[in-house]
Amino acid sequence: MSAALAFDAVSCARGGRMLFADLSFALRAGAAAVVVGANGIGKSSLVRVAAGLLPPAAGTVAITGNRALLTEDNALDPELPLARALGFWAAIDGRPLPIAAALAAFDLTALAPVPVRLLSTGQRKRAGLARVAASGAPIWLLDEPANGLDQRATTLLEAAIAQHRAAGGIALVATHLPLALPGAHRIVLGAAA
Ligand SMILES: Nc1ncnc2c1ncn2[C@@H]1O[C@H](COP(=O)(O)OP(=O)(O)OP(=O)(O)O)[C@@H](O)[C@H]1O
Repeated sequence: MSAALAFDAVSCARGGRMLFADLSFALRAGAAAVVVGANGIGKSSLVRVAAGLLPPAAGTVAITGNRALLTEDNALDPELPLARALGFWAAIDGRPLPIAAALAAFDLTALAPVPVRLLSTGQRKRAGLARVAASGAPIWLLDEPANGLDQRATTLLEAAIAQHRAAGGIALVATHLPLALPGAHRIVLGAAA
């Protein structure tokens, strides 16, 4: 069954404040959406709603397919060498892809034996992206994936998302940095209706 992610009239409230209301969009296999808006407007919250970590105040979220989530925390064991830290998740994920390919996609092959705690900020972000890529999940939920990346790594990220979409994957990307995501839906939070 092909992947799908749809919000239908979704509202999200946090700390007693409505962040966004009546948000609807539908992403089918191969589609992407970029979520933009000012600091504190609700981009991360929208991604958390899509991940099922935050219940919507109203509306429904429909999901077909597994999800992989990237947040500021890359969820990798800091003490393990990178390849083994990724292998831990691959053992849990239902249909993981080869770790070597995920490492290569983010130019991390040479860092495979290095403990995660020794990685730089950008390398850690790339490691989190490699975890998402290795998960085999068709739905990627990426919260600020370009933070800390240099231009070359940003290009690798754009290429990885394009390849994922070409294979029938979906990407929902919250970002305040520009990313080339051809044909992506644009979800602008805080914009006047
Ligand atoms: N656990 C929480 N309880 C109450 N309010 C929260 C909680 N988490 C976030 N908020 C509030 O919800 C609002 C939206 O936060 P969110 O992290 O979704 O914004 P954002 O658009 O991703 O911001 P940024 O661009 O700074 O990352 C903020 O005002 C924040 O203070």
